[in-house]
Amino acid sequence: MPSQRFAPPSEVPGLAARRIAADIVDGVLHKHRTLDDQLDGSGAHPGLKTLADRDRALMRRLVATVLRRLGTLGHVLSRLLDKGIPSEAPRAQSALLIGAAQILWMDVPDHAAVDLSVRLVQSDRRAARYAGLVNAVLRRCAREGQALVEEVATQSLDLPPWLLARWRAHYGEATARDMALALGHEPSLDLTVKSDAEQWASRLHGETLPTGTVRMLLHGSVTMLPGFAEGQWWVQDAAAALPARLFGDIKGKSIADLCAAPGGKTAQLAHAGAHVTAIDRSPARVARLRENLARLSLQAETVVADAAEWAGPAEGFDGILIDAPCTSTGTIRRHPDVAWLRQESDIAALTALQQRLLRKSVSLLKPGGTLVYCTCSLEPEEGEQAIATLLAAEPALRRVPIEASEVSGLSEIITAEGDLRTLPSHLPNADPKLGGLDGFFAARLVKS
Ligand SMILES: C[S@@+](CC[C@H](N)C(=O)[O-])C[C@H]1O[C@@H](n2cnc3c(N)ncnc32)[C@H](O)[C@@H]1O
Repeated sequence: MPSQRFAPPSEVPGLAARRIAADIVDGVLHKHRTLDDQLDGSGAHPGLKTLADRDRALMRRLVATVLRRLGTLGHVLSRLLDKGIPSEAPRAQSALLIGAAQILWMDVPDHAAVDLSVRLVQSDRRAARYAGLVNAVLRRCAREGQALVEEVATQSLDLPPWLLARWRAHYGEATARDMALALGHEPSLDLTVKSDAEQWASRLHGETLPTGTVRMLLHGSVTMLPGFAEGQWWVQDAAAALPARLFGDIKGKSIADLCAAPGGKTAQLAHAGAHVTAIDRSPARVARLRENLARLSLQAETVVADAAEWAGPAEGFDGILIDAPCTSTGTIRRHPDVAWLRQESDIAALTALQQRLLRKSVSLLKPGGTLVYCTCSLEPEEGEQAIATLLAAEPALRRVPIEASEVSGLSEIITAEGDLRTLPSHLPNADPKLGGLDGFFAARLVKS
């Protein structure tokens, strides 16, 4: 048996998880690839299949922690490196980021974090010569890093400046800071249960939120949790569960879900007894939606189409839900890559698509029918302003304000106009991992 000292790097426990995490961080920062793309489907990292469940969960946490704290990590490392992060050796950069993230925020012994990052650079041709530097910087990070983090704790460095500037302008300085702070924490796992939330909360060691969502901390794999295989619940952020409820009683009504996949809201509508037509333009995502509905034993008609061009049935629908494609800046807690991949210029293209979908929905709606429009964006152009533009152009539509009583009395999530606006800083909890909501906007309109 070769001794541990001479073992090839791939045999060191935990190294494969760090290498894959480093590849995925590089993929986001240098190749502009999303986490979803690198973690699932045909573009997924080939090494993922070789990882045990535990290592896969660790790898995901590593990547998420680096991306969630990227600005702060940049500050800490720049203070510890005389000449900045070596730019010609991306692996040295990702090894430093991953090592420092473990030392500062994860439950990994410092010596293991340093050792594994050194091994990462040693096994990379261009980065190997930085092994000594990585070792020295990470050891210093273990001694001095925490104080460097505290130095910038209130500066919201973990958001790109353009996004922070927009949030300050729209929500005000104090709220923007609270939102940025909330994004620094790993989010809870939120489940929408078919029934008996209290019983599921107790079985899953979670809690029931005022809105009925079951909230818990995830340790391990979602698919191994009780109730998954039996189709008793689905994963859905507590804020994402609110828009579909704004239709009220929909038993027996026809509802078109125009941007439906992977089907969280379709499942809610079908479970509430509506006849749902679920449309999405992505065949792969519609396949996922069908799988999800099959697991949940729920039915919906599915259509692969561009909803803005879709003719629909002549009789129209009682209700239309548009969960429109958007910048997704409200989901940065769960998808921290969004903060670094999105650009301000994306907003204009998305608002144009949102208007096309909104205008189309008017012709698909029966007179008296209800339109619920929502986005998981915190940008007013994709929420409040999209509805103002629509109402100015479509006299047949009027807003039906949402009452706090419809959202379990949470008046802080209702705007003066009667729309729903949730923020990452809403629903605070003494344990920040159990607090917060995705940022969502929703408005309810009726056609005369
Ligand atoms: C925010 S996601 C929907 C999430 C979904 N409603 C849920 O609750 O699980 C937006 C979806 O819109 C789809 N999409 C984007 N443009 C579309 C279009 N023109 N027509 C139909 N679907 C579209 C995307 O493929 C994506 O699945």
